[in-house]
Amino acid sequence: MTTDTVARIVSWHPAPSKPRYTPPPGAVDAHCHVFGPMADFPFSAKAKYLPGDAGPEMLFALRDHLGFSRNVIVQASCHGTDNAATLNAIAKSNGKARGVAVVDPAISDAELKALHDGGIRGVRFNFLKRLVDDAPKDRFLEVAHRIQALGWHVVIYFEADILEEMLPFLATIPTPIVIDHMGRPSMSQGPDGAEITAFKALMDSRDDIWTKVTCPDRLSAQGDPWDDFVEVVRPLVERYSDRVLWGTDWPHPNMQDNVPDDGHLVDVIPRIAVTPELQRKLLVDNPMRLYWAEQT
Ligand SMILES: O=C(O)/C=C(\CC(=O)C(=O)O)C(=O)O
Repeated sequence: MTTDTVARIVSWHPAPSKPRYTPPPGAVDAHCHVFGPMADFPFSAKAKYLPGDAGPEMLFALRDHLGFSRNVIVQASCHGTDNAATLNAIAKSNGKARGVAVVDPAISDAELKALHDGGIRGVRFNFLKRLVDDAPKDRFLEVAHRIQALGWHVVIYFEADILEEMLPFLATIPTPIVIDHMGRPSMSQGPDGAEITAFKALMDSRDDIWTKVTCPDRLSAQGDPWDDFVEVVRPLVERYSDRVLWGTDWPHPNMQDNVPDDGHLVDVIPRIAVTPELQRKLLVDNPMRLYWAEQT
C-alpha cells in the first residue's frame, strides 16, 4: 500500500463514554492494538488498510478511562511482521502491557528471545484473506514448535466458514491456543446455532484451547447494545470460565463505518460474566496466567 496516496482511516470513537461497570482491580484488556505512530513505525508495504496514528499514549489513556490496569497488545496486520510498534508500546507501559507478535517463519531463535525480553508471550497466525496474502500452515506449525521452549501460546484468527478445514491444523499445534473472537460465529443463529455449536466442539476437543469473548461490534447483527451477542456468549463464559479472555479490540481496525463506544463495550462484561467470580476469572485470573505467568 502506498502511504502517500491513501487517506488514513480513523476507526475509533473520539470520546468514549465512561462505563457504568467497574472492572475488578488488576483487570486486563487482553485484545487491543497500536497503530504507529507512522513517522516512527511505518506500516507494512503489504498492509490492507492504512490507519491514522493510534499510539501507546492513546491506548494507556483509554485503559485508565475504562478502569483497566493492563493491556495485551496484539500485533495488527497493518504492521506486518515488524513488531517494533508493539514493542515500543510495551516498553512505554511500565510493565503494564505484554504482547502477541506476528513473525516471519524464518525468524531466528535469537530474535524470538529478543521478542520475549520485550514482553511478547505469543505469536498470532492470521487466516483472514482480506487481511493477509498467505497463511502457510506448515511453516506456522514449525514456529509453534519453536516457541514451546519460551512457554508461549499461539493466537489464531479465522472466520467460522473455515473452522472445519482448520481442525486438522489446530489438532497438531503443540502449545496452548487462543482463538480470536470465538472464530467469528454468526450471532443471529442464536446460542444453539450451527456455528457456535461447532466452535464449542472445538473448545471441548482440548482443554488448552482458550478464546476471546470479544467484538460484539463486529459480530452482532443487531448493533449496540448487542443483545444477540450477549445471548450467545454468556453460556460460553459459564462453560469455559477458566479459558476465556476479554478485550476492547481498540482501535477497532476496519470498523470505521460502525465505530463502537468503548464504554458501552465494557458494559457488556457483566451481561456475559454475570457473577463477580466469573468477572474476576475473565478479566484478571485468566489473562494473568497466560501473559504474566511469573506473577501468578
Ligand atoms: O482486531 C482484530 O482482531 C480484527 C481485525 C484486524 C486485525 O486483526 C489485524 O489487522 O491484524 C479485523 O478483523 O479487521
